[in-house]
Amino acid sequence: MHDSVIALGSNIGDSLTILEAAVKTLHKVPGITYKNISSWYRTKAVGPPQPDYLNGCVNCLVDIEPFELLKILLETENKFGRERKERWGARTLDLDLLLYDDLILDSPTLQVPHPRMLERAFVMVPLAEIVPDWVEPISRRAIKELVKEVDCSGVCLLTDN
Ligand SMILES: Nc1ncnc2c1ncn2[C@@H]1O[C@H](COP(=O)(O)OP(=O)(O)OP(=O)(O)O)[C@@H](O)[C@H]1O
Ligand SMILES: Nc1nc2c(c(=O)[nH]1)N=C(CO)CN2
Repeated sequence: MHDSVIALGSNIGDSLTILEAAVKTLHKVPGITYKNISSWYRTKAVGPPQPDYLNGCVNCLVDIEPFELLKILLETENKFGRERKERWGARTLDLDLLLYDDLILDSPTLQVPHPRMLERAFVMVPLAEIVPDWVEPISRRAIKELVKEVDCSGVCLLTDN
């Protein structure tokens, strides 16, 4: 079994319903067992002008290798009507593999830890909520320390979770 964290985001459609359905869909995949799910956060969009996002993440035990897990995440995005248009553009569902044990992987189709996670408050805030003591393997620093270095002003807890 491998310990992993998957990030979820949505800013098109009924994002809360989409994210909760995506969490249920992943939960049903054989080989994925949930340990903890973060709260949902309303977050200012990073990238081109677009609506605010809802973001969160899940920590799970997986009996699935990283490339197979990526395939499952991409298939799940497609199932929820994800269309690939501009980079960092609006989307119904975005699923990213953030962390997978202490794996460091840099391949053309998969980088772990997710290469932009440390600079993204919309990732680091929910991540710090559920795995504060996880040591990010490149910096070798705990998530609860790394989150202090990002500007979290655009990230707001969704109160009606
Ligand atoms: N850790 C990862 N998790 C998810 N996708 C990844 C990861 N590393 C590399 N990728 C690759 O990124 C590709 C493009 O992903 P996507 O279209 O969601 O990018 P984006 O969300 O616009 O930008 P960003 O990657 O900065 O979040 C995927 O097809 C996948 O092959
Ligand atoms: N707040 C926020 N901004 C984003 C997000 C996201 O999930 N949340 N995802 C993006 C593409 O990966 C680009 N910008």
